[in-house]
Amino acid sequence: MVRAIGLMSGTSLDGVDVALIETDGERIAAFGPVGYRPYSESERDLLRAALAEGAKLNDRWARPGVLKEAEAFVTAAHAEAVETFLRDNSIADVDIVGFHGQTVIHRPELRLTVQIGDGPALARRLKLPVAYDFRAADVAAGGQGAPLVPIFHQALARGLSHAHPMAVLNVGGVANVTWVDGGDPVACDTGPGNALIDDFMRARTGLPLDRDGDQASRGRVDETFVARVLDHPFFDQHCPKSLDRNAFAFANIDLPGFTVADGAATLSALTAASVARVVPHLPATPKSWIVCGGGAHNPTLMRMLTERLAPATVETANAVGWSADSIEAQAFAYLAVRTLNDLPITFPKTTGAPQPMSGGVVARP
Ligand SMILES: Nc1ncnc2c1ncn2[C@@H]1O[C@H](COP(=O)(O)OP(=O)(O)OP(=O)(O)O)[C@@H](O)[C@H]1O
Ligand SMILES: CC(=O)N[C@H]1[C@@H]2OC[C@@H](O2)[C@@H](O)[C@@H]1O[C@H](C)C(=O)O
Repeated sequence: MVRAIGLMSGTSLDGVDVALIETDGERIAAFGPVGYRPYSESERDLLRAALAEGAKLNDRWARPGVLKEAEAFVTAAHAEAVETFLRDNSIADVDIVGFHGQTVIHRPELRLTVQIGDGPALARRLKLPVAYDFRAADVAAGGQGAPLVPIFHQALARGLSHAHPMAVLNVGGVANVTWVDGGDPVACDTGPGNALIDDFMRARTGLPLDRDGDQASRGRVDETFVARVLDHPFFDQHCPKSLDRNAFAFANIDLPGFTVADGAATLSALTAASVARVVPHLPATPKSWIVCGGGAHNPTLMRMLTERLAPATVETANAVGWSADSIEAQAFAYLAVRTLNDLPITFPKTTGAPQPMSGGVVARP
């Protein structure tokens, strides 16, 4: 078994998740501790500037403008996150680190996906092998390059006795689903997760999120707005499909004329409705849904998902003994070991890769 640390900095720009697992890249032998290194407001500003600059990229190796500084910051923040994690948990023996980096542009239709973060520099600083750049090979081969977590969701699901088919839903900045029925997983991004809600709250109140869905719980959903956004051709496409964080900028999510509560309720309903909208694209309707990612902490969103996915059951990852906040970091530990062992990480039905494909690059110190 390999002891692997996984690191994820997602589209929400909230911080770096850290997790340790023991695995051979197939079976999960043990879950270790988890950690988190939040970004400060000024660090988030730097990452937001990097996303704005990233949107203009057409060369995946170029680092114009603020991207050079942002990449050095991302590498340093991840190094700090691992060093603190190892110290806090008195861990000395780690075999590999899986480093996702920060996505600054994701345009698979242009065969372009860029995660900033310097894998070789992280390996040198940590004195550990680092697997990184997990999406590039898939996108170069014509795949979507996302989502990558389905093979890990499937490994997790093997430990449950839930009725199949089941679905694992990750509600991060963007949301993605893995459909599990014993055979190969089927997966895709479903639409917005928390990113639009966060952006709206920040613009209207200066707060980074609608904590516990409090505003949304008091608002009225504008179903006409939800239906209008769901008219976007993305929602008619079959799986696999993936999204850039800024894909919904067209939706005018400032929602002028909406109160804060009505806006938060409407954008939360949009997330739930876009998840329900994916069901006809899956091979069969899931009987149960397990929700992970930050959205699992939002009771209003969980209620909306339960209503819109009925009669299927909807429960949080924590409720089934997983760690809602750490699944993506655990997944990148798992993927790092698969990369090390040359096992495929993407599949025709998860990213549209032409065949099961390995991915990721290993940097040694
Ligand atoms: N208590 C809470 N109430 C409401 N929303 C919450 C709560 N806790 C977390 N969230 C939401 O979850 C977000 C963080 O989610 P997560 O950590 O899964 O994102 P991520 O790692 O950036 O995701 P991804 O890579 O999947 O896009 C926050 O920005 C916030 O919107
Ligand atoms: C390009 C990119 O970074 N995509 C993220 C994003 O955040 C959620 C969703 O969109 C998912 O497709 C992906 O992350 C997870 C970790 C994945 O690849 O499975």
